[in-house]
Amino acid sequence: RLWKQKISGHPLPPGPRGYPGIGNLLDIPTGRSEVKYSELARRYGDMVYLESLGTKILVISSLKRTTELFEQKSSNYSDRADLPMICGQMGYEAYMSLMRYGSRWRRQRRLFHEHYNPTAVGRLHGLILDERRVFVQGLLKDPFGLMKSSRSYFTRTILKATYGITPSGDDDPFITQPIKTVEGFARAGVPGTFLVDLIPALKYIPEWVPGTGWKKIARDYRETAIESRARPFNLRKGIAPHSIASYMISNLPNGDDPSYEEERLCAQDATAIAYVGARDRHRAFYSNRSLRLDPDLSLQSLAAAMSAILHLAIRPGAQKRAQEEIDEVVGCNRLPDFSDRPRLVYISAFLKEVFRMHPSFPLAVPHASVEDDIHDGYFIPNGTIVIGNTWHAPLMIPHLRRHIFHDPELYPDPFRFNPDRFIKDGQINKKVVDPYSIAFGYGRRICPGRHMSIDSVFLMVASILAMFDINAPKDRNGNVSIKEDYMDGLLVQPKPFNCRITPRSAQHAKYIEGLSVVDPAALPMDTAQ
Ligand code: HEM
Repeated sequence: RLWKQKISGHPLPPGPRGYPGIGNLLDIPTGRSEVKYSELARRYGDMVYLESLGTKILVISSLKRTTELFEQKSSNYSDRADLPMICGQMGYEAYMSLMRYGSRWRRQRRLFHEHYNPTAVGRLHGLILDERRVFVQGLLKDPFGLMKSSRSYFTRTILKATYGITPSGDDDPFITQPIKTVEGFARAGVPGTFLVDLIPALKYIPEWVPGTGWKKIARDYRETAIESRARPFNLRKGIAPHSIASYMISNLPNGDDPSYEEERLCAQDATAIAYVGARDRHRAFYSNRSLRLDPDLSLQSLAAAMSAILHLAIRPGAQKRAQEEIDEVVGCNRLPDFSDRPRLVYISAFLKEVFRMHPSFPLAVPHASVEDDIHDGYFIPNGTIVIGNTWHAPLMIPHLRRHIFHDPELYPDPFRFNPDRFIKDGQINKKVVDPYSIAFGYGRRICPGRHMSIDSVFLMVASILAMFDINAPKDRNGNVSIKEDYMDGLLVQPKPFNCRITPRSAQHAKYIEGLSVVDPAALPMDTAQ
């Protein structure tokens, strides 16, 4: 690589010098990566280069750089890193989020997009509305069960949309198998956790050789992942077409067509990533080895929704204003639906502000470069892992988290929680950079599930506001005793908090009780088998 760089006549981007033999090993963070990368950016600029034991990392820390590399040069910066353990050994390269940039990824992404683009998600609205009814009824029965009801809402929505399956409970293999697969992402996604990542030739050693316990681990995850991809998909064969999987199956070529097997696998894996993709497999990519997977908060949409509820709980003024808006737009005798959204301006702005203040993925998901590049006078070798530090801001104040979302040029007075920054003349101000265009990643790899996520989070939060009060616990002096407190980790999520969800009035409670849950897509698991 050195000679290539020399021939290019351009230096590598700036970065710490490193040590002989290990390079920048000690500069690559093992925790709070976004903050440490921000510190490096403060010293070296918005492109920082690190290299250790053959791993090349470029950290980019401004909207200008993410636009230049991930969007303007997207054909070069849309690959993923080569991870021998999780991909080669565990077979996770079948999941789009880990797939190398190429024709297979393109086909799977196209197929996924066909079913999760804004229009297609619009067709899923009926299903989301049905699940929302189940959700508000659950909350009415259990005022402290916000987390349980919300988790069930997001899980059931995605499972039913994708497979037409209603899980029978938390122990249902449709729930547990994907969780185990996500655990595999967290365990093996960090390059270097397993020696085979550093010495790929180890993959040729047979499993019976002592000291190759990692091969058994890999096999275990591989088998579970294969089962969790194939099982729900195969169940849809020949069954009523109320799901994306059954629709895809009905569009497959005939079994004797030479392309059948490839098309079938593409459809099977595109549906599998919808479910696994909705969970937090992203944290796997960072250099943080002390991660514990919380099956509740590993649902990304759930983490975002909890963040919104926390902000409403600790800001009674904002809650009141949002409820007044609902009453004015929706009235007091029905639940909001998607057609109300354009007029629920404050609630929409509130959700944008939550995503801005606390993006779920402070470092998005790293991309990788395909070819050598010269950018702004610097040489960037092929195979470089490129991390967009959504967190970074030009001025780093110790103990305060700063990132693109806290850039005062994009969002004046960035540390103030202020949904009104997105409102002008009673409408969403299109001139302010939309946090949804950053919080879901970059360029060609931008999260393809974002429309589903934004819609289901919106409906859930608007429905709570319409029917319930969110009561935060208070201390002896009557002050709210929960705080805007977030877990350290790479999926940014609020620390668990208590709040009591009570109907706004007896009339609201009666309305919820009277809701009928029409659910044509529901197919209980035992019926399906
Ligand atoms: C609040 C919720 C969510 C957030 C914040 C989020 C965020 C992200 C981010 C940051 C990426 C990486 C983009 C990049 O590489 O630049 C991503 C990728 C992805 N997301 Fe999401 N996501 C969410 C929900 C979902 C849901 C509900 C689904 C499925 C229906 C989903 C499916 C995917 C898939 C398949 C990818 C991989 C795309 C690729 O590599 O081409 N996500 N998401």
